[in-house]
Amino acid sequence: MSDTSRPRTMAPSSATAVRGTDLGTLVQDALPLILEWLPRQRWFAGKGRAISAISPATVTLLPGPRPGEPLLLHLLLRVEQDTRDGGTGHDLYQLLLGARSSAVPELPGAAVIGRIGGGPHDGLLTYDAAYDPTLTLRLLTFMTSENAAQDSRLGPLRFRSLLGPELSDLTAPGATARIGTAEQSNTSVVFGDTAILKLFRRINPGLNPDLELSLALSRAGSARIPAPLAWYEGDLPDAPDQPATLGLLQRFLHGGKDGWEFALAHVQQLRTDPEWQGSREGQPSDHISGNFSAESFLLGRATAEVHLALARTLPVTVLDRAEIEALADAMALRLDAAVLAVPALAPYRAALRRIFQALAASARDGRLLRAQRIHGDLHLGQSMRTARGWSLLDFEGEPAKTLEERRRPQPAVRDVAAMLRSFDYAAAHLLTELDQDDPARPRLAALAATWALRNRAAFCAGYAAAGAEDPVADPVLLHAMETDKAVYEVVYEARNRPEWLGIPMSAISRLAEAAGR
Ligand SMILES: Nc1ncnc2c1ncn2[C@@H]1O[C@H](COP(=O)(O)OP(=O)(O)O)[C@@H](O)[C@H]1O
Ligand SMILES: O=P(O)(O)O[C@H]1O[C@H](CO)[C@@H](O[C@H]2O[C@H](CO)[C@@H](O)[C@H](O)[C@H]2O)[C@H](O)[C@H]1O
Repeated sequence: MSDTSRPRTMAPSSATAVRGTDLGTLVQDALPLILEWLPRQRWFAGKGRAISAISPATVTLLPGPRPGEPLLLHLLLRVEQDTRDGGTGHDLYQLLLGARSSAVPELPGAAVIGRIGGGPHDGLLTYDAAYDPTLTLRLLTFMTSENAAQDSRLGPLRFRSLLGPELSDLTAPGATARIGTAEQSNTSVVFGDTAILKLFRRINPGLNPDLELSLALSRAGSARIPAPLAWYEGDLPDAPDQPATLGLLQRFLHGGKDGWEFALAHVQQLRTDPEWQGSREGQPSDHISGNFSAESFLLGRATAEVHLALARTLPVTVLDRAEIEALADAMALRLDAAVLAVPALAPYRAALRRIFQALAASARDGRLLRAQRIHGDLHLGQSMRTARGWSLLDFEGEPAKTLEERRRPQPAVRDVAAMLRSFDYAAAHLLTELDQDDPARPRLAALAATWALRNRAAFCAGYAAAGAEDPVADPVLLHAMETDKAVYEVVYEARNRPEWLGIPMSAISRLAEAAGR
């Protein structure tokens, strides 16, 4: 690689809390290692695009209680990359940088950033501190200290807790911390079995909807979300009046079943269904195994309760004709962008456009649409079943959208449509385990499709039973929302899990067929 094409690693700017010091040198020495490590992280959003420069936007030391303890540096990294449309842009990422000379017990390979070679820090091991309980407990101490109940600051960081001294139990001697195992857009750390801290990775200026909506729902007394306990935010050099949410601590739902895993376990039962065993031919009967409908009904009800609570506490607006047309236009534009990113969508474009045009046309008939704050990226993996019923998690919205877009009021049926897609995913996932030419495939595909239809219907019935607007009463809107989501999923899978691309593509084919491909 020539010098001009090599990514630039730049020194901390004057805006950082640690400048020109020994720690500044440490960050500078770690940057080339971070540059190698960063693109391999699941949460790095710029995969497949070259990094042209990386520099720390802020650096903050979180000091330990005793000398000689491992270093914990909070970094906001500015990563410059080419954009997909040929321009250049930058993103900010949060990294908790651990540094110590000794090995970290049980540190997985993926967490190791590298050993510094040469200079005053020669041999120092740098790593993602989210994996080191000593260091995550140290961060938690800042978040839950009594000072944080009033607001406490450390350089550009500001800590805030909602509860008082009771939170200090989380960091008492013997406290434990472990990193969450789920594949995520962010990184979570679980403390004991009491609290879970989400460390946001890609950082946008301003209040993150996950914090905003958790606080609003908690104020509204909703029991359908894990209660928020504390959070921290950071001043950004480029947007000093819009502090960014960096971490959110919530009550841990102990013993909760992840909605996706729970649904998949039921779908798996279709494999041993007597119908599937071939005892009878024809369409699947009403008595297929893997009956999850009662749970889907309850999940629909819980979703409606969350929507009703959000509408009680945050603004509700009414979309007029021009705004509904703009909604449909935005869907068509997202489709066009998706076709460029995934050309396999091209044959379906005309039919899918008709679905969005039908929404725009319905606006001309004088209809109005209620819009409110919603979850924005609802799927089974964002729901959790405990003994107390279903809870919804992660109100961050679609990571690819700007914060402004994610915070805009929208028809609540967008969340319903997204969850309907998730039932389809759970059913289709079963088929990913079979070879294309497996003779069992057609029969299992029919059972899986029936399973998806039943659970989608049960979810909508539960939603309407809670007193929210019946989602199936407006099929034009529901159809457009589901199509928009499936288009998003095609791009998401092509970028993140190409082996799953067939799942949303088969939905696209079905939706296009229904719209008269
Ligand atoms: N309050 C909680 N209690 C128990 N588990 C949780 C809680 N919040 C999140 N999780 C687990 O962590 C996973 C990822 O959380 P999520 O908020 O969706 O993060 P991300 O934004 O990274 O996708 C969830 O699917 C769930 O398994
Ligand atoms: O959970 P995230 O906020 O990271 O959301 C992203 O990742 C999801 C996958 O983990 C993705 O969801 C898609 O796959 C799910 C199965 O893994 C499925 O249940 C969803 O219906 C489907 O959309 C989500 O779209 C993406 O934003």
